[in-house]
Amino acid sequence: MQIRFTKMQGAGNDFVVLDETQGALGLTPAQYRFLADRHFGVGADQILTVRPSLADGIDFEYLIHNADGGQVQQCGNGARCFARYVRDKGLTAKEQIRVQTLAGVIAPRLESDGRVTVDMGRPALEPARLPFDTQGLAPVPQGLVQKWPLTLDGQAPEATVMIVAVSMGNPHAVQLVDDVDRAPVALTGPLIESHPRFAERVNAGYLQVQSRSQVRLRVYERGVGETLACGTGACAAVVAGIGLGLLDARVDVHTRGGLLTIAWAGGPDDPVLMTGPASTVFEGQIDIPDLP
Ligand SMILES: N[C@H](CCC[C@H](N)C(=O)O)C(=O)O
Repeated sequence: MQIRFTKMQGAGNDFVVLDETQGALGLTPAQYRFLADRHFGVGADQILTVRPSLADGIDFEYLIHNADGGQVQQCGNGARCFARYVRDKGLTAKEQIRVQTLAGVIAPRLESDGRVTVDMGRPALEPARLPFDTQGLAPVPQGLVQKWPLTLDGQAPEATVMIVAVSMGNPHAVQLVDDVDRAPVALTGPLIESHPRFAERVNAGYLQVQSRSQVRLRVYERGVGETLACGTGACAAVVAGIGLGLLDARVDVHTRGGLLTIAWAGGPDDPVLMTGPASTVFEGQIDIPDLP
């Protein structure tokens, strides 16, 4: 089956965007994996699908598949690219749209400076108390270490990592690190991603607080691996930092792929607002093999 696609990226998190406004393509998980494959397919962290919505007050539906072919609830960098795509393709003339995802409705808005701001909805903290006290820190048990026959730089890795579990519709486990460049992301990311504490697996965030308004972040993404940026990961990290009393209500998140700005007033009913870049890289078409 030959299909047309648009390759996009937001802060280096990259996507294949598919247009299903004229009808569903009916792709299988294996075909999503093929599209995401950087050697045999197009190559992307996620596949984003644009669908029309029949619901009142909702402009589009937004489907998200990770590179491993699994469908997930939310993708923040993808939401900005989604808004850029539907505007550039003439599918809407609106500056602000409302988009249905598995995690609920989000509202991306195109800014005059070319960036996109998305109301990502309310965060959920485990336990769902705001602002959470140290009980909000959930130690990932000793078992994490026993899986490692390796040592890092000659030292045994941390016996446990103290994480803060935050949901942006998709699950995140955020930990504080002194230096993101030295964080053992490749070593502990996969272990946290598949830790039994998270029934649906989890995105693992490594947060370095530089000041009350400036942080650095790396994320080992569920179903992908480390990406250059993670929008929902940036939201989750800022929510965790504010909840721990370390950050103000508006934070610049420096990722390896670029800058995201996150704002959250700190209340349980306050939405998290994310602002960042979104651009088209190229258009193309590709023959997708029949893969069950
Ligand atoms: N890997 C994530 C989905 C994509 C999130 C990320 N690309 C973003 O920008 O939010 C998950 O499995 O929940």
